[in-house]
Amino acid sequence: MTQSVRWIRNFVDGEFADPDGPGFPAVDPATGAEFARVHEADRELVHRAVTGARAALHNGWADTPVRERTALLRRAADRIEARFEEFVAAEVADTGKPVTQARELDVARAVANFRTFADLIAAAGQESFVTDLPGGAQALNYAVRKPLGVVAVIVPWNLPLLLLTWKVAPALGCGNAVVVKPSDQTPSTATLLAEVLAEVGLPAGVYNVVHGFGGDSAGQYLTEHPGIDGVTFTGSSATGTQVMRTVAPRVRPVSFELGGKNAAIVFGDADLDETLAGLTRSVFANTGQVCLCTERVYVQRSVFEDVAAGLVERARGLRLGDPSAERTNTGPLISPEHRRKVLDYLALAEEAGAETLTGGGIPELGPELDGGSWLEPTLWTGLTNKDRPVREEIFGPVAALIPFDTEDEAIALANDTEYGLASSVWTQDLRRGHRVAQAMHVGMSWVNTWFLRDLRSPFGGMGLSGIGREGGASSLHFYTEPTNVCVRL
Ligand SMILES: NC(=O)C1=CN([C@@H]2O[C@H](COP(=O)(O)OP(=O)(O)OC[C@H]3O[C@@H](n4cnc5c(N)ncnc54)[C@H](O)[C@@H]3O)[C@@H](O)[C@H]2O)C=CC1
Ligand SMILES: O=C(O)/C=C/C=C(\O)C(=O)O
Repeated sequence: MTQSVRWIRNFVDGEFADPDGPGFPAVDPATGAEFARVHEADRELVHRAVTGARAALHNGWADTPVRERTALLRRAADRIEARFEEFVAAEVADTGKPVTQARELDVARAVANFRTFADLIAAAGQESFVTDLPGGAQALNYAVRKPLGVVAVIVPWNLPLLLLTWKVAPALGCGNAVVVKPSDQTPSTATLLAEVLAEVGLPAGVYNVVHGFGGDSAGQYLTEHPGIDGVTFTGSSATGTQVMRTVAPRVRPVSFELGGKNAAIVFGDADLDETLAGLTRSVFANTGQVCLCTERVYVQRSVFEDVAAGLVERARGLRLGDPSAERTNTGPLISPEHRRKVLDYLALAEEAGAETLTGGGIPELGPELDGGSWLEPTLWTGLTNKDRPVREEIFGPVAALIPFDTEDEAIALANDTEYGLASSVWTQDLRRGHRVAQAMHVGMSWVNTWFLRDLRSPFGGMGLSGIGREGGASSLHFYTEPTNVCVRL
C-alpha cells in the first residue's frame, strides 16, 4: 500500500489551497530524509494572496479597534501555548535544532512576541505638538498613525517561527494584512500559524502564506507585486540588495535585518568562566546560524591562551546528536548546500595558514544521522582581519581567535568590517565596558552577555547588516504611516 503524501500548503485569503503541482521536498536536516511535500505558490497564487490581503484591509481589518486587534494577538499567544509541542515538533523537523532549544528559545519567543506587541500597541500614544505662532496664536499638530497596508514578510530558515512572529505580531497589531514567504527550507511553522490565527478569529485574508524559493519563485513574485506597500526581510545581505532593487521603482519602504560578522572583545580582566560560557553560546548557538553569532573573537594577549584552551574544551563538550533527545544541545547545519559553503571557508582558512584548535570536519554520529548536514564546532587561530574567513559571514559553528594588546586596537579590529550588526565586550571594568560597547559600529552592543533581548529595544544593524530597526516603538513606526494634522487654534 502506498503511503499518502503529507502536504504543507499555502494559505491564501482564509483557506488552504489545494496543491496543483509536484511541489518540493521538506527535508529534515538532521537525517536528510524527506518528511513532506511543499506546495510551491505560482505567480497567480501570490497575486491572489496580495489581492486577498488588500480586500481584507478594505473589509474592515485596518479600522478594527486597537483593543480588538490586541485581544486577538493575546489569543494567538494563548493558542500557540496550547499547541506548543506541535510548534516545537514542526520547528525541529524543519531545522534539526535540538528540541530543548526549540522549546526554550523559538516557540517561547513566538508567544512572547505576540504578548509583547499586544501590550505595546495597546499602550501606544501619538505625537502631538502645540506650535506658538506670531501674535500669541497657536496651532495643534498631531500625527495619526495608519497601517502601512499589505506587508510582504520574507523570513529565513535559521529561527523561522521566532523571526516570523517578530514581524507578524506588530504588523497585525498595527492593522496591516500580511503575505508571508517563509524559507523553502522551513515551511512548517508559518503554515501552523495560519491554523492558529484562523482559530482565534483573524478575518480571512489578513494572514497569508505563500511557499517557494527566492528568484523566479514566490519571493520574487511577491516583491514584484504592485499591491504590496512595504517589505520586512531578514536574510542575507545579497538577497536584501536584490529585494531593494525590486521594490525601488515603486519606492516601497523596507525594513532589513541582514547578515553579520560579529566580534567579541575579551579583556584581560574578564571573569573567565562567565566569558567562556557566554562565548560558547555566542559562537555555537543554533550551530552558529544566528545573525548575532560571534565569528571573530579578539582576546587580550595576557589571557589569550586561557581563553583559547577554555573555549576549545567547551566546544568539545557540545553534544551533537538526535535533536529529539533532551541531552542534545547542538544540531546540524540547515542543508548540504549550506554545509558545503561552510566547508569551503574551512578550506580557505587552512590555505590562509590557520591552526585549527578543534573541529574542522564532519562528525560521525551513527547511521541514522549520516545523511544529515552535521559539522564539528570549529575554532581557529593564526588568521588576521585580512583573511576571507575573518571578513565574510560564514553562518556556521566556527570562529577565529585573534590576539590584541590595547583597547584602541581591539576597537579598531572589531570595527574593521562592512557589517554592523552586533558585538559583545567582556570585562569587569564597567566603565571600559560602556566605553567600548558605545564605540562599536553596530546596532546591538552587549557587555558581559550576548543575545539578551528586551523586545522593547531597537533591533537591527548598520552597513551591510541592514536598514532600519524593529522592536518596540521602532516596529510600530515601520508598520504604520503617520498623517500629521495641523489645526490652527
Ligand atoms: N538572519 C541572517 O542573517 C541570515 C543570513 N543568512 C545568510 O545567507 C546565506 C544564504 O542563505 P539563504 O537561505 O539563501 O538566505 P536568503 O537571504 O537568500 O533567503 C532568505 C529569504 O529570502 C527569500 N529570497 C531569496 N531570494 C529572494 C528574492 N530574489 N526575492 C525575494 N525573496 C527572496 C528566501 O526564499 C528566504 O525566504 C547563508 O549562508 C547565510 O550566510 C541566511 C539566513 C539568515
Ligand atoms: O531576537 C531576535 O529578534 C532576532 C534574532 C536573530 C535574528 O534576527 C537572525 O538570526 O536573523
